[in-house]
Amino acid sequence: MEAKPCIDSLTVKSSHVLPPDTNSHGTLFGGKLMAHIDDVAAIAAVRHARKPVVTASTDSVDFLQPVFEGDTICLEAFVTWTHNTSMEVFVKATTENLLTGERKVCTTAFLSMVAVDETNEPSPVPGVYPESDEEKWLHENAQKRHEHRKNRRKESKELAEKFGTSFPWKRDC
Ligand SMILES: CCCCCCCCCCCCCCCC(=O)SCCNC(=O)CCNC(=O)[C@H](O)C(C)(C)COP(=O)(O)OP(=O)(O)OC[C@H]1O[C@@H](n2cnc3c(N)ncnc32)[C@H](O)[C@@H]1OP(=O)(O)O
Repeated sequence: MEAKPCIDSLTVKSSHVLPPDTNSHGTLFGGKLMAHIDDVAAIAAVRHARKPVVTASTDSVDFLQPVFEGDTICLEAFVTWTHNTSMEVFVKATTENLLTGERKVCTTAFLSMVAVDETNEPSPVPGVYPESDEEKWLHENAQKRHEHRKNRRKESKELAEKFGTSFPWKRDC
């Protein structure tokens, strides 16, 4: 499979922030922002792989700025790095007051998306190469983040094993 440039997967999504998506503070629900992040990352990953994808993990999401009702939210995503079947996708979310033009970065996130075949088994993806300085910086640091995720996944599996599947009301105190 021929490697593709990061720019080929670039995906941009802008939305108004409307009342159904805001909380009693008049700001966007964190979960709604996370859904936007997942959506735009999935589109970028499918654009790169040209295969269906699943979200394997999201690195930390810090809500740096509130996103106010009436403002807009703009998300940019592209594939920064790939391994065999997995892709790292970088997402930046910016909020903008359309009347004043004031813009603030409200969060950045890295998601790991895995391409799957018709039986939902992981399936190989093309490599990716960076061109801009920003892409190069993200690409060069990706291996370290990949190692960190591998350790985190191992710990998550250990926790899942430790806590098991028993119903909470049947747990021994
Ligand atoms: C009408 C039809 C139209 C169709 C049109 C097509 C368009 C279709 C677009 C879909 C767009 C929607 C996108 C929705 C996105 C969701 O919402 S998906 C729902 C949420 N996610 C899930 O349910 C995923 C559940 N987990 C799984 O299915 C499996 O654990 C996984 C992620 C596929 C991994 O499978 P596995 O058998 O454990 O495989 P394993 O060999 O250990 O790992 C495979 C790769 O995953 C990586 N990986 C596994 N876990 C992790 C982790 N926690 N962190 C990072 N990497 C990980 C591994 O490092 C490995 O990478 P490579 O070294 O191959 O590069």
